[in-house]
Amino acid sequence: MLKNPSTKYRAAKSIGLTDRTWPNATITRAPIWCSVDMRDGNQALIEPMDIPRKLKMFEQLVKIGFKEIEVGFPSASQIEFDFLRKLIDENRIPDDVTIQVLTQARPELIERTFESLVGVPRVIVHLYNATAPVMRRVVLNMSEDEIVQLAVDHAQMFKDLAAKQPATDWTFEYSPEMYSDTELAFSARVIDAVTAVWEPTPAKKCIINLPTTVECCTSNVFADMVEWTGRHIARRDAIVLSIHPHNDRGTGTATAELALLAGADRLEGCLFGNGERTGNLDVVNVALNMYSQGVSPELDFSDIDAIRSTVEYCNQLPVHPRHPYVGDLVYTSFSGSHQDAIKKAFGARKDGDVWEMPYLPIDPKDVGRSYEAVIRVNSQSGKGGISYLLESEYGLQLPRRLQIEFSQAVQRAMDATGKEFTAKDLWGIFEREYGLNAGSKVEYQLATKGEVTEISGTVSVIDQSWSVKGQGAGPIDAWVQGVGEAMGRSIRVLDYTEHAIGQGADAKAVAYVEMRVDDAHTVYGVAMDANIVTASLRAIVSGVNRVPAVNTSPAHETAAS
Ligand SMILES: CC(=O)SCCNC(=O)CCNC(=O)[C@H](O)C(C)(C)COP(=O)(O)OP(=O)(O)OC[C@H]1O[C@@H](n2cnc3c(N)ncnc32)[C@H](O)[C@@H]1OP(=O)(O)O
Ligand SMILES: CC(C)C(=O)C(=O)O
Ligand SMILES: [Mg+2]
Repeated sequence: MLKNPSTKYRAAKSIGLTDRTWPNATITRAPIWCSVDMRDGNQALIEPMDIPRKLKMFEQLVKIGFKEIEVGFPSASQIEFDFLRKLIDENRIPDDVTIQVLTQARPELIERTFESLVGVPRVIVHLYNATAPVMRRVVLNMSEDEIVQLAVDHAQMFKDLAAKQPATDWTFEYSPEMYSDTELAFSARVIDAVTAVWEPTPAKKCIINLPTTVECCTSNVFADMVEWTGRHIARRDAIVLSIHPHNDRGTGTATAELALLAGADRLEGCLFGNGERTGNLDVVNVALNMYSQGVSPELDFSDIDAIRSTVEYCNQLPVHPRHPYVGDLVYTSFSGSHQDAIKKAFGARKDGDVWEMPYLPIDPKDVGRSYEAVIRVNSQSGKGGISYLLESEYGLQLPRRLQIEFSQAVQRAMDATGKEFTAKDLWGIFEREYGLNAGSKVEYQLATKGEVTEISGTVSVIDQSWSVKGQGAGPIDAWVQGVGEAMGRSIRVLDYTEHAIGQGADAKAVAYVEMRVDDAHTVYGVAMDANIVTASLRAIVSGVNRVPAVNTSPAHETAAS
């Protein structure tokens, strides 16, 4: 019988907000961002950062543009304390950046925290205690009244200790830990009790931070909670309403975005979502989502790979190749229909156009990526991707029917190896398929008599050569007639395209000739030469040689049929 362990869980209750406004709101500006990489991210690492790593992370966060950075939990360890002292004593905090530190609501921890902050010009000191029923009952063994008192007493302690260091510009932050699991009315009661002590004003606000310490409901329910709290807490105009999402349900980003719609002013999170368990909110994800909607996040991710490498170094954890906006594979399409659409959209795009690119939500160049990896070719790919790579890397603009023909050759090679093909691999197949290096030579002289062009010369392919004499409406027509006669083949040109590759002295012409050979095979011939006429004549030889002849020995195996 099917087991149903879900009976051991309880559904999160909807809070029954019927006049919610957030579904009609939009995000129109950046929130206040606070990085908690060096505290919440750090406390979740297998090996917490040492001082050099913390410093590197701090400098990276400043460079990105974070103005509020939670740098640690100074009472947790000597490293944490010493790092604070280093930042302060060595004047490492830029004038437009405010550092933040966290402490539990315990007297000895708060004292140590304030000790670590002596001489700091400005700081956010962040107080937390758990408020959720399970924590009250199982961990703290306290009643609701006792929890309120715990928060009030330590909020008062903050005020008293701050008053002893008047040269510092203090901002207080309070988090009802596990807000997401706490009865709304109770968390509002604790928040009001704390702000009654701190007496924030619109000119000197405090921060109230609402964490989904563990995500336990859908993001819409959390948005209702935030809207409800924003409406019901006292002194709302003196409060910066902050959100601190985790990602247990994989919905940290949605939670943050809906919370912004519901009235939140500030977001706490980590780069690429490092943090406890499944992580904190990924601030890069939310910021670049905003960016893709035409709203500046006011954070700089223009060199996202450098940021990733710093984060990987500091956290000693890898970033997944599929991670939004930063993973190695997130701007890459392997599948044929995606590649086809991307190639066409790049072709249609003009400078200054709004970004409207299928399968690419933002321009990879905006985060410092090139277009090189946008299309990669494997057995799921089609002609669009193959020709995109040959064009972007080798300048070949294959006509559509040649794209179709060549993709079949690639598919055969792919079926044999099952591996990804790079642009270089594709170029190798192209060279072989069209005999670009087969050593075919043409020599010719042209003469014009009225409307008629006469050609005479030789064709040699490996160890065979033919004398050619022909006439026609132009050099190609004359050559087709002469080569056909010399080789004993019937040749009819169906289509002809050429273009230049490269510039100046290195420029070459590439000619693509579609032809019907022996009235049985439709194939392309391709050739390159510094001289455009020679390229065309060699392209005809390339095509003929791709078709096995009955009476002449073919120069090489044909792939066309
Ligand atoms: C959701 C979050 O991310 S909150 C931030 C969590 N971050 C961290 O914990 C990282 C840094 N922490 C540390 O370095 C350590 O845990 C310290 C220094 C804070 C405390 O260490 P310890 O004193 O050894 O306590 P420890 O963390 O093991 O246990 C928690 C104790 O504090 C108690 N406690 C928890 N919150 C409170 C509170 N607000 N007031 C009083 N006691 C509390 C617990 O009940 C438990 O008490 P018990 O030992 O009597 O059972
Ligand atoms: C301390 C608080 C804000 C926290 O990290 C959490 O609840 O997740
Ligand atoms: Mg947290």
